[in-house]
Amino acid sequence: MRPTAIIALDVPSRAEAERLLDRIGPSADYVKVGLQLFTAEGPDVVRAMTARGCRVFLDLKLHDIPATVAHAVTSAAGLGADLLTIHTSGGAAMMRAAAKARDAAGPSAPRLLGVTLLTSLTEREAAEAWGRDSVDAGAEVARLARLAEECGLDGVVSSVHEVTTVRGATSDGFRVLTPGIRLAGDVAGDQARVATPAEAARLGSDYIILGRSITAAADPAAAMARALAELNSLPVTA
Ligand SMILES: O=c1ccn([C@@H]2O[C@H](COP(=O)(O)O)[C@@H](O)[C@H]2O)c(=O)[nH]1
Repeated sequence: MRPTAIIALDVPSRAEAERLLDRIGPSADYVKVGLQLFTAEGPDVVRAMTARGCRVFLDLKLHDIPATVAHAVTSAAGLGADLLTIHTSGGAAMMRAAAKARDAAGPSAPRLLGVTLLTSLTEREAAEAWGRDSVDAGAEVARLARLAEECGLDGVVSSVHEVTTVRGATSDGFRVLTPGIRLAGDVAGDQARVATPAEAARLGSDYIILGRSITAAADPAAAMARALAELNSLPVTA
């Protein structure tokens, strides 16, 4: 299966999000609403995107005590988002409480994805933050993915470089969403672990997040077409 492409609406207002989507055109039918836009516009922006016909990935990266995260999942379930993120570093009890709240919300609740190691972190920065001598991103992400699955999450967020180890550590159907996507030649910026859309497709991401490579391009529609062409250039497998 080819990855599903999601456009990151990392913009300050709903008006700018709508303008960006108008510029990209109908291929931008799955969008990410994250901290910047959600904080500026509130839950109405999610409703506006679904009313526009877009599927929504609500990237709130919830991280709090289990009861608070569970209540937030319940609230988010009423918004019509397809995907919602929580941090795996919140621990097993928090992830289990989130999964229980998702189940209680019924079949229209969003799938829950656990953020493992942010794609902006190098292994050295992770080791420093976690007080370790060293961190092996592949082993760490695989460990967190296994824990997330045991706790009832539907998938994880990782860089493309860890997709293979996540697949080896989890069951079929467990999803992997990969940010840190760059078209060849684009600057990585604050991202440490990046890959192209073609690499994401080859290594088996389920979803890719397309951010500044598209949204900051001089011609976002052309950049989106380039990304989709890379995804579609892969041979179809059974
Ligand atoms: O580990 C993570 C988790 C989430 N993100 C989000 O993805 C996009 C990436 O944007 P770019 O402009 O392509 O860098 C952004 O919305 C992040 O919040 C991530 O990058 N890494």
